[in-house]
Amino acid sequence: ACPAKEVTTRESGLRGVAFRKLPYPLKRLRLSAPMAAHSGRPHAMATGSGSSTSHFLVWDGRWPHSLRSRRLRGTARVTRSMGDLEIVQNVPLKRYCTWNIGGPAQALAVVKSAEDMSKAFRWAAVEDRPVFILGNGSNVLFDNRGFEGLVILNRIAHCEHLGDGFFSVGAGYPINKLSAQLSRSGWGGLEFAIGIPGTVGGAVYMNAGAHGQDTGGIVSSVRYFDGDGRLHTVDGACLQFGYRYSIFQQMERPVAIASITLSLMRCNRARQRATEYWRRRVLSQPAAARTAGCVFRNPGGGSISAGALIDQVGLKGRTFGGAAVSRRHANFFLNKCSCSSDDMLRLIDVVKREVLMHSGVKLFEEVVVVPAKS
Ligand SMILES: NC(=O)C1=CN([C@@H]2O[C@H](COP(=O)(O)OP(=O)(O)OC[C@H]3O[C@@H](n4cnc5c(N)ncnc54)[C@H](OP(=O)(O)O)[C@@H]3O)[C@@H](O)[C@H]2O)C=CC1
Ligand SMILES: C=C(O[C@H]1[C@H](O)[C@@H](CO)O[C@H](OP(=O)(O)OP(=O)(O)OC[C@H]2O[C@@H](n3ccc(=O)[nH]c3=O)[C@H](O)[C@@H]2O)[C@@H]1NC(C)=O)C(=O)O
Repeated sequence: ACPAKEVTTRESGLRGVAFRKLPYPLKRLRLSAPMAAHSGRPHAMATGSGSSTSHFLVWDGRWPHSLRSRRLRGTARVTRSMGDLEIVQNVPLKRYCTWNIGGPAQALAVVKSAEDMSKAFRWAAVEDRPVFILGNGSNVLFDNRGFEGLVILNRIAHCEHLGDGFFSVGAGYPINKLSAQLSRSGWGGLEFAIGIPGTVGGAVYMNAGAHGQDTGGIVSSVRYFDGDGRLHTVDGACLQFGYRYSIFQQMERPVAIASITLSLMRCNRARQRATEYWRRRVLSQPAAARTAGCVFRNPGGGSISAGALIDQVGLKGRTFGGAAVSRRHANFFLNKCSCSSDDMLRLIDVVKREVLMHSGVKLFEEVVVVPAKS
C-alpha cells in the first residue's frame, strides 16, 4: 500500500521532507555580491563552509525563505521583492511536478524576477551546468535519477492591466487562476484554460489549448531570456504558434520566457463559458489524480484524439508497475503508487506499440521527458 506521504501532493511541501526524507547532504548556496560580467566568474566563487570570502553558504539547517514559503509550490501570487537569489542543491523534483516522479535536481533556483532569472543563467554558465526551465511541472517526466544541472523554477508572477484589454503577466503565473480571474471580470479569450494546471510561460512554450482555442491566439508579445541570459521582446505574430507548438521549442539552447502581454476582449459570456469548460473537464478527465495532462499529442495536427485511439485498442486501466492508463480518459496516465520514471516510460512504450499495431497511427509524446544528463 502507498505510504500516506506518497499520496500527498506537492501541498505537503518541502519543509517536512528536509529532515525526514532527504538521504543526501544539503547545501544552501547564495549569490550575494553582484555577479561579474557574464563571461567572467563571479568573485569569491569558493564553496564550502568556513571561508570568509565565500558567497556560497553551507546549509544552516533552515530552508531559504523562498523554499519555506507555501506559495512556492504552485499557487499564484504577486512577486514579492526578495534580496539575493538562492540556489539550493539536491532538491527532489517529484515535489515540483504533477506526476510526482523524479529524483533530486543537482541545483534548483527559485526565480521571482527578471533580474533573478538573468543571475541564474549566469550562475549556470559559470558553473557549466545545463539548465531546465520549469513552470508548474504539469507536462514533464523527470528521471528517477534526478537532473544533473540547474532547474530554474519560474515564479515570476505579476499580473497588471495595461488598459484596453492588454495584460502584462509574469511567466510563472498559474494559467488556471488567470483564466478564472479574467473570465470572472468579463474578459474573454482565456476561458479555455480553466483547469489547466500549468503556468502562463509553460502555456506559451507549449501553446496550450483546449475546447478549440489556444494560448497563441491571445499572445500580443513575449519577453524572454536567451541561453546567454540576454533579454528580448518578440511580437506574438512571430512565434509561429501551431498545434502544441511555438518557435521556442525549436531554439537550440533553453530560453526562459519571463513575461507575456496578452490581448483580451470584453465578453459578457466569459464567465458562463469558463464554467461550462470546467464542467466538461471534470467530467471527462481525471482532474484530481497525479497525471501530466495528455501524454500524447493528438495525431493529424490535433484533429484525431489520441485518447480515443488508445481507448479503442482497449488499453484503459492497463498498468505497468505504478503507472496506469486512466479509465476516465485514456490519454492520461496515472502515478498510482510509487511509480518510477521507468514504469511510466515502459507504459508509454507499450501504448505506442499497441496503437501502432492496431490502428497504424504513430503517437508522439506531448509530455517533455527530461533525461538525468543532457
Ligand atoms: N490542455 C490541458 O488540459 C493541459 C495542458 N497541459 C500543458 O502543459 C503545459 C505545462 O505548463 P507548465 O506546467 O507551466 O510547464 P512545465 O513545467 O511542465 O514545463 C513544460 C515545458 O515548458 C517549458 N517551459 C515552462 N515554463 C517556461 C518558461 N517560463 N520559459 C520557457 N520555457 C518554459 C519547459 O521548457 P525547457 O524544456 O526549455 O526547459 C518545459 O519543457 C501547459 O502549457 C499546457 O500546455 C498540461 C496539463 C493539461
Ligand atoms: C489534456 C490536454 O489537452 C486536451 C484538452 O484538455 C481536451 C479538451 O479540449 O482536448 C484534447 O483532448 P482530446 O482530443 O482527447 O479531447 P476530448 O474532448 O477529451 O476527447 C475527444 C473525443 O475522444 C473521445 N475519447 C476521449 C478519451 C477516451 O479515453 N476515450 C474516448 O473515446 C471523447 O469521447 C471525444 O469524443 C486535448 N488533448 C490534446 C492531446 O490535444 C493536454 O494537452 O494535456
